[in-house]
Formats: sequence, C-alpha cells, structure tokens
Amino acid sequence: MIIGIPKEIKNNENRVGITPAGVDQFVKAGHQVYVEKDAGLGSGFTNEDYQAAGATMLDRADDVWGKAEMVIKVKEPLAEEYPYFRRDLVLFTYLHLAAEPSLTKALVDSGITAIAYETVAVGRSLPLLTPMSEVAGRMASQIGAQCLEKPKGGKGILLGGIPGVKRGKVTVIGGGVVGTNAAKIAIGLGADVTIMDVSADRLRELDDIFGNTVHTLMSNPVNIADAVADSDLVVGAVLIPGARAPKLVTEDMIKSMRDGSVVVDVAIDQGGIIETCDHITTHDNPTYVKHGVVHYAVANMPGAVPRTSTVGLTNVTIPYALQLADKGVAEAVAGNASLKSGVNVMDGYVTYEAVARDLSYEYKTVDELLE
Ligand SMILES: NC(=O)C1=CN([C@@H]2O[C@H](COP(=O)(O)OP(=O)(O)OC[C@H]3O[C@@H](n4cnc5c(N)ncnc54)[C@H](O)[C@@H]3O)[C@@H](O)[C@H]2O)C=CC1
Ligand SMILES: CC(=O)C(=O)O
Repeated sequence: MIIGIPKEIKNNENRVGITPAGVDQFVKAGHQVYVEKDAGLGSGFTNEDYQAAGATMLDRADDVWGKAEMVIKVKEPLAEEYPYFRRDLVLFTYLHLAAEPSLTKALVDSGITAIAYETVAVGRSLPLLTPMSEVAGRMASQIGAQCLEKPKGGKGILLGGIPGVKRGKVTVIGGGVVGTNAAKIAIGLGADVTIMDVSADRLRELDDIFGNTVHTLMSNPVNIADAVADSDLVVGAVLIPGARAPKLVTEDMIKSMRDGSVVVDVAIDQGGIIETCDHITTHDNPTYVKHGVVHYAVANMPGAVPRTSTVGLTNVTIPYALQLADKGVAEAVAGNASLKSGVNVMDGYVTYEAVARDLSYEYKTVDELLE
C-alpha cells in the first residue's frame, strides 16, 4: 500500500503521524511511504532520518495526499485539507467528530473511509487514546499550577503550599486515564486532590491506587457544585467514547469560584465539560478569563511536547496501521473488532453510533457496508 504522512498544520501541532522507526516497519513489510518535507522536524526527526528509513520525501502536502492510499496523521484535518478527501482514500488519525460537524460533513460527502484513533476499543480501553491522555493529564496539573501564578492571571497560590500555609485544592472530574495522570502530578506537587467519577468501581480502584493521598467522590451535580466552589484548580477529564462531552460544570458553578481560580478542560476535544469553555484555545493564546476564572481549553495539548508524544502515539498506532496496509481496509476491519470500532465514516455514512446520534446523521454499521 502507498502510505502518506503530511505535515500537521494545526496551531503549534509539532507531532507527526509516524516516526522513522515506523517508516522502517512499513518499508520492510513491502509498503511505500511518502512523507512531506520537514513533517518530522517539530518532533526532532530530520528529512534524512526518514530517507534513511526508506521514505520518499515530497515538497507539497497535495502530492502526499494525492499519491497516498492511506494517510496517517495526528490531528483532525482542518478545512484547507478537506479538498484532499476522496472515496478511495483511508484516513487514520484523531477525529473527535461529535465536536466537528463541518469535518464530519466533508468526510461523509467525499465517501472516504475515516478511522478515528480515539474510538479504536479493546474491551473498555481505548489503546490509541491512552498515551496522549497520559500526556495531557500530566500536563493539565503542570499547566494548572502555572496558571495559578499571578503573572499568568491566577490568584497567586502555590499548589503545594509551604509549612504553615495551606495547600491548594484540585478537583479532577473524570477518573480515567487523563484524570489519573492529572491526579498523580497534582499529588506530586503537594496539592489537596479530589477525584470524581460516575463509576463506583472506578472510584474503588482509584482509592486502591492513591490511598489517603486523594479524596474520591461520586460525580453528581450536587457534589460537583460543592467541589468546584471550593477548588483552586478544576480539571475536566470525562469521556463518553465518541460522544459530545456532557456539560457537568455550569456557568453558575464557575461564578461560585474565587477570582483567579483556574479550569483546564482537557475534554474540550469532545466539546468540553465546562459550560464556559465555549471555544477551543491554542498553544499561542491558551487562556482567557471569564467570571474571574482563568480558562485553558487547548485541544492538542500533547502537541507542545512532541518528542514524547510522537513516539508514544506511534508506538500504539503502528500495529493497527500495518494491519490496514497489509490486508486493505475491508479485510483488516472485518477481521479486527477493535479496528472496526474505529471506523467513524465509510462510503458516505457515519458508522459510529454516538457521532450519528449527536450530529443527526443516518447510522449504518460497518458490517452493513461491507456486505
Ligand atoms: N485536550 C487534549 O489535548 C486531549 C484531550 N483528551 C481528552 O480527554 C478526555 C478524557 O480522556 P480519557 O481520560 O482517556 O478517557 P477515559 O475513558 O480513560 O476516562 C473517562 C472517565 O470519565 C468517567 N465519566 C463518564 N461520565 C462521567 C461523569 N458524568 N462524571 C464523572 N466522570 C465521568 C468515566 O467513568 C471514565 O472513568 C477525552 O475527551 C479525550 O479525548 C485526551 C488527550 C489529549
Ligand atoms: C487526543 C488528541 O486529540 C490529541 O492528542 O491531540
């Protein structure tokens, strides 16, 4: 198969869809890889590194998309990339379609097969989301701590306090991968940490993992309102796979926070759980203040630590991408339920139920389309 790796064009997105080591695996398996010139530089991989691994470098993005049978990316395509979509192309990348109606329409209209990393499922885990959630969760507490500093607009507290001065309070809503990693770093900084989840079993696991270093709390509107009002930093870390994120922190709850408090809505890529996180921000201009509270809503947080993130991401995507390349999309997807759950758009239909429901599209299963 011919694989194309374009350079990412989202603001400060320094990751790349494949490492030179990944190219090497494709080439050794008999595939051909085109990489856009300088695509890897942000992650510390030179054009020469890719050539040494067997890739052909191309100067222009339209050539990479045009020659490829499968494009492997990191972030969802932006509007300037929509014209490259076509029926006989497979796109393998993060998509977050429930929060991206115009992208969904462009994918459906083109007939392309679009496989979303974030809905490839093995049981209840999402292996192609996990490493980036680990990165973003860890970053969320680091960034939250910085935003609490006075020059960044925060109230001027140190999360860990000092002897004789109170520690800061952190509430993490959602105790999955992002939430666990955010808690880990917040505990390391010395904060007073509360983790909330709707799953009692998950709260039990978190209690086993963290012991008395965290408070665990059932997620419901009353507990969320109490915890948010009392927090210096709130981290949004909820996911309902494929679906638009539920708005769990209302505008009134944000108004109840003290001035200079901080919210980091990591779930913004699925629309966000904080009502006042009403738009995505960028690494160039990551925060804004509303009702006295600093809001951070960057949808590609791992893009700021690209070396760690690119390697972590391609570690998990390559085995699936190789199956797609070796077998072709129809056979690979038919024989692998995890890959099948990643297919969000095929043959002009939305094939992921939560996306079809949230964006009011007719839903067809992949099996119906492969018949
Ligand atoms: N902004 C960014 O750069 C990045 C964003 N993300 C996003 O972070 C979000 C979280 O991802 P993961 O932690 O990997 O998901 P996960 O599936 O590991 O965890 C989600 C947790 O939310 C819990 N949950 C569901 N409904 C809830 C509710 N009403 N109240 C409290 N908890 C609830 C679930 O029980 C689960 O434990 C996703 O939207 C993901 O796409 C991930 C990586 C980077
Ligand atoms: C998960 C995701 O969208 C990201 O890592 O940017």
